[in-house]
Amino acid sequence: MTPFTFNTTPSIRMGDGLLEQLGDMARATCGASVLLVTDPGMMATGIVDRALASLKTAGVTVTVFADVKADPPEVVILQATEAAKGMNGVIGLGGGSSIDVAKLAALLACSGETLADCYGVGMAKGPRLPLIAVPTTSGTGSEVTPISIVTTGASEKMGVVSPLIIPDVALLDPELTRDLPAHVTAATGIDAMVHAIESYASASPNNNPVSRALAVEALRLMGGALERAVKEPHDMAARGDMLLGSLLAGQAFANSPVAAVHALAYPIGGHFKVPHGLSNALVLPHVLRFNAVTAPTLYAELAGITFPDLAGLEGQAAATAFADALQDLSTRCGLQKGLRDVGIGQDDLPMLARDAMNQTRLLVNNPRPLDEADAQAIYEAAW
Ligand SMILES: NC(=O)c1ccc[n+]([C@@H]2O[C@H](COP(=O)([O-])OP(=O)(O)OC[C@H]3O[C@@H](n4cnc5c(N)ncnc54)[C@H](O)[C@@H]3O)[C@@H](O)[C@H]2O)c1
Ligand SMILES: [Fe+2]
Repeated sequence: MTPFTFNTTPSIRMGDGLLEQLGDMARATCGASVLLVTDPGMMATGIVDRALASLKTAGVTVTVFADVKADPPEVVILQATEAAKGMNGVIGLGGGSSIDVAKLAALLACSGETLADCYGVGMAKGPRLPLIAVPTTSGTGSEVTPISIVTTGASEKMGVVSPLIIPDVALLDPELTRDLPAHVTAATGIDAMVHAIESYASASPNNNPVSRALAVEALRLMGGALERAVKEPHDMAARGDMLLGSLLAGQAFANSPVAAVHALAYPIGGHFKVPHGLSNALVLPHVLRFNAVTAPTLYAELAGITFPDLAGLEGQAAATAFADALQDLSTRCGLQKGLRDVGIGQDDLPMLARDAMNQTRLLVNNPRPLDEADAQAIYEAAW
């Protein structure tokens, strides 16, 4: 057997209403004081108040940092790091943006490293403060990944990738996603599906059987649940399947990493402030059609698992039908269809293609080699 490594969050707890136990978990994992990292949108939901009540009951002193911005810029990480100094631990409560900021604040406040020291794979040295992640979107899987994504300068996305920033505890409470707006449910849900698809087909030398098993189960759950979660937001079975699916997809890609869909999505998010999941959705079917030339069997395996209607198809036909079905699903979930619908001009495409080439960390995992001309052609198809 080919050797592989699989790392994940050591303690995962999931259940409806589990947020009530955050205080006890924080006391056990962190200690007497914590920094709670979240964003202004979360403050308006009432979820933060419920978290604070639980922490208060457990006797944990809390400082709230609520200045996270979507696709967090470096300055937000630095502010959160200052706020975390002197605390016993950090809680990230929110979507991927809040959890990613919490991870880096826990690291930098404790280790004294600079952000610049930590960019890249395996650069962080630690130690870090104890860290709890409470996801409120069913999307990034950040609660189980060794990754934090930062927007540097005006638009570029950089990653800190290190097992050191895998949280100690992931607390998953599907009720927290009950009032997630439809467009956030749709975009973050497609992001999670992309994690599973790209992980399964990843050319990474660490593509492994544990990740593949998790990706398959993630797609089985989310293929059936995403449209229901968007259209019947209080269908808690669908919400639970999405949250579990995004967790499993996160575990999968944390160890068998994502590829060209993410590499081509990042410049869209960076330059045009398009949410991460929507950026992925816009390029997904076009990257899959490009990759299907070399990876038809892999996509064919996933087609019938994700969409039972496609179960009888094989080879190229199945791979193509898979890309089409994902595109239809995005549209039925209300996501924009083309890059032109999110304010991107055709003359912007060469710049996007150039920037995508900087994502070498991701492009090396693509099942089919992809150069700048290929990226440009994919963006043209997605326009
Ligand atoms: N760490 C990783 O492994 C990883 C993986 C993929 C993406 N990312 C990064 O994660 C970020 C995207 O995260 P995201 O897609 O979860 O979105 P997000 O964290 O940016 O949140 C999107 C919006 O949804 C709101 N929101 C979140 N939960 C809510 C709820 N329950 N009810 C109502 N509103 C709610 C937030 O206030 C925010 O306005 C990007 O920066 C992306 O690069 C990280
Ligand atoms: Fe993603």
